[in-house]
Amino acid sequence: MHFSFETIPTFVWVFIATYAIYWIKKPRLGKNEPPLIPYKIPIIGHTLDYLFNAENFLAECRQKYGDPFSVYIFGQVTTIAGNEIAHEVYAASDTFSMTNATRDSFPLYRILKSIEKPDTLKITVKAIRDGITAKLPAYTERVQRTLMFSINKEIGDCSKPKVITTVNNFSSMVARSVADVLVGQEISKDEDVVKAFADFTKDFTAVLAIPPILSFIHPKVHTKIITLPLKFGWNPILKHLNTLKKHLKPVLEKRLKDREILGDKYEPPLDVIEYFLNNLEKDTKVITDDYLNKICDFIFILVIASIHTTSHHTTFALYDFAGRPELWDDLYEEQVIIDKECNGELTPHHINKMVKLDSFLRESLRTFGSVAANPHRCFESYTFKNGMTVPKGRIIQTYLSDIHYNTTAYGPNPRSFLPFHGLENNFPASKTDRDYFVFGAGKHACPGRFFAVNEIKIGLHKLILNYHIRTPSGKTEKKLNYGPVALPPVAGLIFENRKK
Ligand code: HEM
Repeated sequence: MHFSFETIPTFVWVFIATYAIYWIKKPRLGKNEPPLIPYKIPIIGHTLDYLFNAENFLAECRQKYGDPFSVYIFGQVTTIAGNEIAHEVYAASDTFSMTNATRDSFPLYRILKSIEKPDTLKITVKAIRDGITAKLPAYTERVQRTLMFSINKEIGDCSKPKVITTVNNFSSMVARSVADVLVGQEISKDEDVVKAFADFTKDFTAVLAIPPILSFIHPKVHTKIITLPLKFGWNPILKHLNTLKKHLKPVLEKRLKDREILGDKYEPPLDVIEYFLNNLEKDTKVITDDYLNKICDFIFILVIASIHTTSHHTTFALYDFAGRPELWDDLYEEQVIIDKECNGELTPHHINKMVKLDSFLRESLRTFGSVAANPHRCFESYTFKNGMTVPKGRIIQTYLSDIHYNTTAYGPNPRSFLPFHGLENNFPASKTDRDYFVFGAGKHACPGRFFAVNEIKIGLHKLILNYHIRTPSGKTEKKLNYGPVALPPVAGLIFENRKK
């Protein structure tokens, strides 16, 4: 390497800058805080352990320091709350917020402006409760039909074994039935709309592909940098927003017109856009650009909350099924009995009868493999029942492995797959409890979980009835990891028609 005296000032400046960051970011703990795990490398702290060895690293910390404890990652002290403490975080919903904690790492507000408004979350949750969950029975037939359409289109005839790649996690399959419920039957058949829904989350996360290195300085610096391309016109999401707007506008206009002409004879279609027409600026007579933008924002908030999550867990569940031949007969027999009873037309009553499938799904959700997730930010200093205090601004990560693999709830081998644990203990897949945090807990527990579980069960029922499904290795496939977060395997699944 060439060295000259001119390079000395550069070294000096780099040294001063590094020391300044070190000094500014040096953790300063208050009284009674959870113990901070000692670390060797300044600034970097535990980041590398957290990214590349989260499972073992957090398990060691938990064993030595109890629950909760704090680690130093990406320039911030982060508290890890496990089996004993996490439920307190979720119960104190006025003090801890997940929406706020994900704002910097997932800056959706830069694209969907409505997110910034204070009542957006309330409106969204109400739309799910009143517009989807309360009407779930009425959607059953449509969800079933759209899923069958997708299965025939995307998997189709497998008279010879066919490898189906799962890199997209069956997202268009899920997107088609979600689109039917959200934007109605007129436009959900359009493949451009299905594609916009299926790809929205993936394309948005492409904006976030840069690792949060700059969070070492401050999380907001990272957010500014990752959203910089949007400022210069690179917005991979815009095309999806435009697709939806183009298709949605004439449908909304026609509905307003029909209402006016038909009055009491107007038969409201069953979907979430009709819910919004009735509840967002109810007396609107014209679909202005502002109004259209607002409805599209809400629809994409629902898309981002529902499709990626549901399709990921459908994929996890299929791998769990395919890699465990010992479960095949039991689960298949249940589906055959139900199918005969309903003559291929599932009703909510028949979905309730899928008790083994529900229990299997719950187990798949419990063991999906993320070590830590669902960060919450503390709005004001908070003291847990054990006397430990976390300061305002602190991020608390939910230590899912500690909760989902606790021996008190799940016995001496909590990591083994217990397909009928839910059935034996009367814990349906959509029921939250203190040993099962896949849908969160408390006031903000996922309002879409009933819809998601229904959709996954209908999809699994149809797939198990129609195909033998196995993994290429004949065993369970290894899941992928992105830091402490688990992603479905990518080995592919082998489908073969069942003989009828
Ligand atoms: C398997 C699929 C799904 C999983 C694993 C999942 C998981 C979660 C989790 C962990 C939370 C945070 C809960 C908390 O803070 O306590 C959440 C919140 C939320 N989910 Fe889901 N979700 C799924 C499907 C859906 C669907 C289908 C929808 C919409 C139809 C949806 C809409 C929401 C909304 C709006 C929130 C925010 C609730 C609030 O903060 O009050 N989710 N979800």
